[in-house]
Amino acid sequence: MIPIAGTAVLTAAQMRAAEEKAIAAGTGVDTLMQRAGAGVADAVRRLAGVNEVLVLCGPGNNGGDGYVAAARLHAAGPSVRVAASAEPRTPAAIAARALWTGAVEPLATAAPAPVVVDALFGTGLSRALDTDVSTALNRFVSHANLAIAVDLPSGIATDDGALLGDLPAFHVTLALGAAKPAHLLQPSAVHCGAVRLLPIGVTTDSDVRVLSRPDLPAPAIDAHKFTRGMVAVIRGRMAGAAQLAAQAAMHAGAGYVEILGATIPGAPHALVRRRCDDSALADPRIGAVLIGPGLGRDDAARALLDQALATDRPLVIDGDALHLVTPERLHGRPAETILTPHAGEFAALFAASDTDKLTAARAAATRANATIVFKGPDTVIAAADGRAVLSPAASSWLSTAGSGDVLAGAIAAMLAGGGTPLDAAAAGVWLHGEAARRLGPAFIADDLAEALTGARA
Ligand SMILES: NC(=O)C1=CN([C@@H]2O[C@H](COP(=O)(O)OP(=O)(O)OC[C@H]3O[C@@H](n4cnc5c(N)ncnc54)[C@H](OP(=O)(O)O)[C@@H]3O)[C@@H](O)[C@H]2O)[C@H](O)CC1
Ligand SMILES: [K+]
Repeated sequence: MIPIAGTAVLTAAQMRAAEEKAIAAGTGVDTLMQRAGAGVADAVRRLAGVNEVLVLCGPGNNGGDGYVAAARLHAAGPSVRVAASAEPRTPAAIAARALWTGAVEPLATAAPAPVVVDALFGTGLSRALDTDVSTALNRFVSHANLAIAVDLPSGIATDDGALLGDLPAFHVTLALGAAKPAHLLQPSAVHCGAVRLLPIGVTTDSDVRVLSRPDLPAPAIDAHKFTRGMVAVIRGRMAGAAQLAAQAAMHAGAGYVEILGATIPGAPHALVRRRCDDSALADPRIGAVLIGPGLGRDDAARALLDQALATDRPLVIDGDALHLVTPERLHGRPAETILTPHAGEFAALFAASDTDKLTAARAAATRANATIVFKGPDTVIAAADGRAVLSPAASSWLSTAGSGDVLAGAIAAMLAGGGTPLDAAAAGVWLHGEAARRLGPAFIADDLAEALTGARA
């Protein structure tokens, strides 16, 4: 049972392909199921202690994992019962069912237990749950102190995170072989609870990974302020937003941060101010220009955006600027571009899409030839080359004014520090989430910017 941070994220089809590769290389599906069931039993034993366990088994291989786990739990001592929604149908699940020598109760009439293990459906879910199944599942989970899902909570669509039925929230989900998009995308992620990976010896390659703590070493002994990264924040109509972003960039570790535009009264002394003109924007020491926080959407804002787009410096585009630009204008930029839209800004820039967030973000990244940080409770970071990073939900207290400005500043600092746009965006998202975690409840964006220093530590 290991954390999923940094691990590969596979769709149902990719997982099946990985499984088939393992089978072709000589590891049979029964062996994989034994590994999965043994891993589940071990995890349940550790989490459930001596409490009675009820394992719910479905007709496919997810159910097969459940039978293996139940048999192993029984052999190890804790009191176990099994309830099934249907007879097993796959050869591996039929063989696993034969290992369980106790009774198999009907789902509708089985009594609840303090610990429930859901092995009804996994990556093979093909349609919405029948009402009698979802009613039973809700009944068992509501009576349990601990609800554990095998691979995925039953009723969740593996690839897009949709809820196919009225399903309860689990405390723990044990991802088999690899994390799936549904473990990270909403609305499903919130139903998974804590997600832990159970490796089953299948090789899992993917362009998509789970966000992990970035490797951000302290500056080298011979570092100076410009080698640490210089960030230029373009000031628009609302000076406070630009200042927050600039402070975030400083606290995230940039060596030199300047505001381009009119003086901001009371700004920190460390924040340098220059006029926003072409020569300031052409400064070759600039590692990232940030435009958007508090920019406004008027003609003056458009003129500033034109200036920013004309530079050959890496660019982070946030907030209002996302309403003024088009993907086509970004496509030919000579330097890296990172866009940080929330759902409304994303829809304004790329038009509403009916695909899932991961697919939408990847398509947008290709279209704009930019790295997209599609923000929200399930932030997706997508690069133009197809790679993507999925962030587990961070603190819900991040839903506060100025939070996005702080994130944009943190990302600009990471980009100026020399990371690739994907790594810089991921590092910024991680620092932002970690700063929020450290602050706890009801912080304000000013606190968040300062807390980036601690998050970096
Ligand atoms: N990937 C691996 O390396 C391994 C995965 N394991 C486990 O296997 C499952 C996936 O198993 P699979 O058999 O493909 O699928 P499921 O068990 O999730 O369910 C498929 C059966 O359920 C029926 N079904 C689907 N949706 C519904 C529904 N809403 N209501 C009722 N029945 C449903 C489906 O019937 P069809 O009519 O659609 O054919 C199937 O009968 C994975 O999640 C892991 O837990 C292996 O154990 C190890 C290797
Ligand atoms: K399940």
